[in-house]
Amino acid sequence: EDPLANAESAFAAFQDVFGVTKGKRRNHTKGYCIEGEFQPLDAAIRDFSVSPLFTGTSTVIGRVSHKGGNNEASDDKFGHYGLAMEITTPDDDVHIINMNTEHFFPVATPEDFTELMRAKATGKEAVARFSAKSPELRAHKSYHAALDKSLRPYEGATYNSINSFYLVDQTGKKTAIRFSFMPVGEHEIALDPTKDFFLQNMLANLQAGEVAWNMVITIANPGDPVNNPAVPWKGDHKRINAGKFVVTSAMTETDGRCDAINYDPTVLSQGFEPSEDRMLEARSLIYAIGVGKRLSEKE
Ligand code: HEM
Repeated sequence: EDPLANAESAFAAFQDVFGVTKGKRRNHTKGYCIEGEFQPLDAAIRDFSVSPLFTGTSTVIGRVSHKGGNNEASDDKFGHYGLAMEITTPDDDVHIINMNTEHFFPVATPEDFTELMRAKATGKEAVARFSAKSPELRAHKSYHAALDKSLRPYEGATYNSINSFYLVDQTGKKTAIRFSFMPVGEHEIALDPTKDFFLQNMLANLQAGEVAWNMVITIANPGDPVNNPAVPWKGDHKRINAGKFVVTSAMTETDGRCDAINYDPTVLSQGFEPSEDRMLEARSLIYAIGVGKRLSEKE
């Protein structure tokens, strides 16, 4: 199937599974805007990449969200989240980062993902049939079921790139990476949990101190799968604490500037390149369909 037809089909399946909240994202529907700065940390990363992210302070318009298409998702129950950032570097290069709190993807290819979403739209038995032939989905399910399910706020969660990217140095040499944004300090539940308390909780944590994440970059070992987001990289790796995203303010989507942004993970600054992971192209196509649809639904 061609990539665009697959993207259309995946998008349609999302709408069948989650329904449509007019004018809103079809996945990661509930969320709010955050703004702040991205600051370079360990200069060791500059041996691998010429990205302006690692030489000066950049500005960020970000969005935190609940995974899934439910605009009424509960803040007071454990869930998986997303963290998206549009980073503008000092030389006006734009770099998008878009992650979630899962550790790896449930399937290996965009076509498998569309098939899984279609099965979810069809019903439990269709999902069971898909699962029976998908060792990746079964591994994903059992791994994530075993994770700690205690409630944590957006600012207390670790977000992962899932897909692989390349760093590019000044000679053009490419190094495969994955990365995570890990919370700096303890950001816990500061208020009595209610269905919609996450924005207030972050504002309370901002007032009490710093809300920030470190960008920890994992350098691939030889043989690590770059093109398959369903396979975690195992064993010891070189990790570089390359930068820090410091949040300075948080606000609703209505008050903020994140709502119209297309967080397309293939929009990268100089010094980065997308990997051969085909999920990246699929995400780029699907998010373009999404932003067009939801913006056209606004008055
Ligand atoms: C082929 C696989 C995927 C599909 C089909 C898909 C689908 C979607 C769709 C339809 C949206 C809404 C876009 C919009 O209306 O603007 C979305 C948003 C999002 N996706 Fe994906 N996604 C995929 C993979 C991933 C992966 C691997 C991650 C994390 C690493 C991820 C993280 C997010 C986040 C955080 C958002 C919300 C961004 C924001 O706040 O605007 N997605 N996705």
